[in-house]
Amino acid sequence: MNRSQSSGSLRRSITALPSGAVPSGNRSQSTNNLAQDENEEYHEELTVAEAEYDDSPKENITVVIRVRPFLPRELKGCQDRGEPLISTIRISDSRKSMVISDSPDANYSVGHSFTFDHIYGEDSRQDEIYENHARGAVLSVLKGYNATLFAYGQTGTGKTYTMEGFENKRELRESDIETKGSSNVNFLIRASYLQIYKEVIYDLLDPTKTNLTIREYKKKGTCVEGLTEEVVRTPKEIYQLIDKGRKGRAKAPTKLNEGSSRSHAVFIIVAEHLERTISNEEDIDCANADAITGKEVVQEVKESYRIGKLNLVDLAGSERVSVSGASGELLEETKKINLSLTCLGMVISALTKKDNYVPYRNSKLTSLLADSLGGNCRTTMLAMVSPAMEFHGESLSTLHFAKRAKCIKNIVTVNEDLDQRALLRKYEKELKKLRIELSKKSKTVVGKQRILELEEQRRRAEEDKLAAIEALESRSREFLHEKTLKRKLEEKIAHLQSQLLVGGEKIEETPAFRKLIKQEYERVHKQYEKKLQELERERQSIEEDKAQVDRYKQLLLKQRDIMIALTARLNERDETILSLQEELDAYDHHQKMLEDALDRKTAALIHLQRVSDAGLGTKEKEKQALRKIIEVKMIPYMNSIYKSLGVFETQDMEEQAKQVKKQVATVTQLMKQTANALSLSQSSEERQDGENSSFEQQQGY
Ligand SMILES: Nc1ncnc2c1ncn2[C@@H]1O[C@H](COP(=O)(O)OP(=O)(O)OP(=O)(O)O)[C@@H](O)[C@H]1O
Repeated sequence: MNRSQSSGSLRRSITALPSGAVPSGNRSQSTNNLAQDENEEYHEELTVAEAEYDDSPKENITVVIRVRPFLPRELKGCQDRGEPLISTIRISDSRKSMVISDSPDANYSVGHSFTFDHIYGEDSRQDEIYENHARGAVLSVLKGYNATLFAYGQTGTGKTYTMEGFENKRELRESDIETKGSSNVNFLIRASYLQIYKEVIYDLLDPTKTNLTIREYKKKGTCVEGLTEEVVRTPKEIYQLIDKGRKGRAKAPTKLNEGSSRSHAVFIIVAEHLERTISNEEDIDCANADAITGKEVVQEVKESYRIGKLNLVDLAGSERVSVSGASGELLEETKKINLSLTCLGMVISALTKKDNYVPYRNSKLTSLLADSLGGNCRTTMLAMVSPAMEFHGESLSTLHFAKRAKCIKNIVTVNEDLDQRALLRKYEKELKKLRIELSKKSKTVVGKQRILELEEQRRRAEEDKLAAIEALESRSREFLHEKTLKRKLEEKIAHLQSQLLVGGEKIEETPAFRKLIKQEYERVHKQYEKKLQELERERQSIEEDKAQVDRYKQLLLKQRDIMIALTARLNERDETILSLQEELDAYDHHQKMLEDALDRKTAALIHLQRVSDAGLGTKEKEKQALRKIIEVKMIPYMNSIYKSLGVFETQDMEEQAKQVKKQVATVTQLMKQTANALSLSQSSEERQDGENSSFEQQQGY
């Protein structure tokens, strides 16, 4: 198969997802109108797909079987061996029951019968499996439920084929995606992709992230710490993630499958759903607009968060080492795959027996699937089988496994408002915080604006003051100039008076002249007095202005200093917050390191415990049984032989009997020693291939 072309069922399941980050309010009206007809058809389809799930919280795991067609390799094998091509499986017309038989003459009356939710034959199509099972799961995730689809089966039976499938190039229905939301519903979709390879979790979206740990949260269920989560808005973005992750998945050719998956892969989609209802039924957009502008929102807005998680699990297939011929690295991988599938079997068995203890933590796979098996999840198991006679044993084992899984009951509830760490909630909170910050910042900007204004006023006052001083100085200069002029004028008058003569007498000595001079002098004096008074008034007013400007300037400087001090205190507080945050991060980091170390120790302990239990289980029991036989049966038997050799008729017989008695005594002694040694000895042998044989026992090989 050309895997790079594949994107079938899994891809199709994604087309039902809504456009996460694109608020439906952004869509143009014309798009909505165009999509109207398609919507009606779509909603009809939704009802059919959703009908698969009723509303009762307790539901059994849905188990579906898919029988794949004979592969060219199997057809050729039959031909080479000269065997007729007989399918081991016969499916009833209802597609709900089946018989598997290894009768060489296709006699199904001697086979094993099974009943499941649905059985798909060799002619089944990818799209019908998607429509009947995957779509309902996807839609219920959008409503806030958890759902898991996992493919189980022997290697080469079509797990990856079904989960990835081949693409018959169906158009993506973008309209499906966008019309799912309404004006008051927001979706946020994020996706992750991981693989469990040899009991180590790898991030398929970021190859640098390896050895990730699983965390269990009481309300949220299991999560992988540090796993990359990418927010996706369109099916195309999801496909890109699938393609990116698939490239990193561990695959290798084996005898039974050219492209055998050597790891369990889990593609996780988390859909967060936020619905807003406004109490007085005002338009939500008004509330949003008010929140943005910082205006107080009067309406009561109720927000309901839901989070649904979809796990798409493609398990690695079990295989018999004797058939697959694995060796070296392949053998190591096979052992780990078989071991984790054994753990899965043990979990299913404990759940069906309603044991108090379910060993989820025995493997990474079961830890990760804890919610899906017996928890809050709508789970569908797709069990794959081959119709070939050579794999009759493996197919039968898969069907028994699937039958046990069918008995598991999950309690399915909507995850409503339970995850305070939901990304959508975080985004919404962040948005609110930013809006508040924005309004605060606007206020701070106003404050800054005020400082600038004050500064401008101060500058202007300074300029006014300088101008006033200049004016004062110029007035003073003028005044002095006038004074000098006056003095000069007086001197000139005096000089002229001394020169002039009237009628033989000096003119200044005539009474008329004196009167005139006096009058002139008084006029000029008055004029200067007036001018001087004016100048003095002007000077005083300028002095007052100058004092007023000084006071104003002092006030402005004080205000500016207060503002600067407040800003400095705010900056200090920000720095304290930053340093506290750094400390907090350092503590978080340290705590994570401690938790990781604890997890590694716990895993090592569990491993040692298993190895020790498995070793003790069989060998010790055998030794105890042997000791019992020696003590209870053989030693008393030897004693009775010894006693029966008591009396003999002839000397010869007596002699021989003595010899025999001696030998019997020696053998008895040896047996006692052996029994003692068995009871004392502790098994020191290491268990070889224990895990493998226990798996094969469990699988009924
Ligand atoms: N329904 C089917 N129709 C046609 N071919 C199929 C079908 N199912 C599986 N195949 C073919 O069978 C082969 C094995 O399939 P696939 O790799 O999906 O098996 P698998 O169960 O995932 O194996 P493994 O566990 O080794 O990874 C592939 O070549 C695939 O194309």
